[in-house]
Amino acid sequence: MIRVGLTGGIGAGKSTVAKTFIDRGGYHVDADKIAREVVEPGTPGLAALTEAFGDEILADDGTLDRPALAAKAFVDDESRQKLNAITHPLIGARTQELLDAAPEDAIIIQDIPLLVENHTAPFFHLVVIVHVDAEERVRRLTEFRGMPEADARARIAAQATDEQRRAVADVWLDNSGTPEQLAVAAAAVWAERLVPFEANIRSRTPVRGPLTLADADPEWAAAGTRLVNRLWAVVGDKASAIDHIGSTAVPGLIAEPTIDIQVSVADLSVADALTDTLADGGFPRVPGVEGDNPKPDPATGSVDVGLWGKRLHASADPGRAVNVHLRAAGSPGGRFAVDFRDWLRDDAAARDEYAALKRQALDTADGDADRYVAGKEPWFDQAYRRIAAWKAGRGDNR
Ligand SMILES: CC(C)(COP(=O)(O)OP(=O)(O)OC[C@H]1O[C@@H](n2cnc3c(N)ncnc32)[C@H](O)[C@@H]1O)[C@@H](O)C(=O)NCCC(=O)NCCS
Ligand SMILES: Nc1ncnc2c1ncn2[C@@H]1O[C@H](COP(=O)(O)OP(=O)(O)OP(=O)(O)O)[C@@H](O)[C@H]1O
Repeated sequence: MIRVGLTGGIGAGKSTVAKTFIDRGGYHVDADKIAREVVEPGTPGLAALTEAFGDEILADDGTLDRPALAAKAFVDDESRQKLNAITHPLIGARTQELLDAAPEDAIIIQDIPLLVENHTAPFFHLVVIVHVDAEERVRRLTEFRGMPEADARARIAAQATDEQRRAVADVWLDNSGTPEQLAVAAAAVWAERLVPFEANIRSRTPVRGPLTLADADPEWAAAGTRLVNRLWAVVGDKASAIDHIGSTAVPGLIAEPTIDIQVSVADLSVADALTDTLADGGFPRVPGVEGDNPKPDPATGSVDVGLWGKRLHASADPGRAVNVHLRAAGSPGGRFAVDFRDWLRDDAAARDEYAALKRQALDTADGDADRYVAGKEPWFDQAYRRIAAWKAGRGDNR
């Protein structure tokens, strides 16, 4: 089972994308439709709305006069918040009932206009955003749907900005072309991403990223933030910290195009107890990884293998490679991951050295991931000591 959040500003074209997914077997949970159900005649929802906005929002036959309510509700923040406070809890409860009824292997498409506004993006395995510039949306809404321009603009003003939507988008679908072009793009997302992602979650199959080096991509930081937020939603208070680590967290550094995230837990028994929770959340365990390469304590020279344990999970999403390292908070391996990132962010010469090492290790690894890692190891041992000195120089004695 996978939950996909589908959203976009009013008039962006969500309906076209939802239809493409549903025609292919998606399990549709449509927030706009639920929003209509919970205010049908005779419902507590409609009673609460008339209490709040007056009988003028009712049509002669006792149904909700939607344009009349829209005219009252979208005039100012206070009125809109009154509308939301009545409708959103009812929509939430009905949504949960529909989710509970979904089959084991469902690809659930939650079509939610206010997904970004309500800060729910981290609770989905994947967020798909449909986008068109606001002016074009106003044109389509007024021309094809007959919506008054002032109403279209008032709703747009009450919704998230494009930038806020971009920040949470795992998939960004541009609808500035024809509806047919949008449907083709959505069909590709369905076949190439949603279907295999769902199957991988059910079969507990982690996706391993390619062994290549890519130029630094400014998008990695945003992806890191999205993944950190999503992992907080998955593991909740079982983690004490969640950090974007590794080369993709260092601006300007070449990297394997796999985002590394560290989840700090009290100890590895907590990590083991999270195995299924993480798998259901889209991050199945990578079997056979029990620890990092242990390094000698810089002060004493002794090696304590027990301190270097970890569990590795990876994303089941075929569209984005992610490693999730679970380490004990405060363990040497856990601290090193964060210190190494911060040292590289701080020291341009170290960054260059590391980039050169990566290129060389990749050249000699001959496509073998273990050889690639082993090729970097001696430099890492040395870096571990250098970082201790770098931290001491900054007065950091952790
Ligand atoms: C005020 C109502 C009756 C107007 O009905 P109308 O038929 O004109 O619009 P409809 O419900 O089809 O919504 C169309 C679009 O308007 C925008 N919109 C609707 N409600 C809101 C809101 N509270 N805030 C911002 N935008 C909204 C969304 O983009 C939505 O897709 C209706 O929108 C409503 O009951 N809204 C409150 C419930 C809600 O928040 N629904 C949307 C997300 S769950
Ligand atoms: N690519 C396109 N070119 C021209 N018109 C389009 C295109 N995509 C959608 N439209 C039209 O624009 C209007 C808004 O599209 P649609 O209803 O799919 O948006 P939506 O995101 O589902 O809207 P809402 O937020 O109201 O649910 C509709 O009249 C639709 O027919």
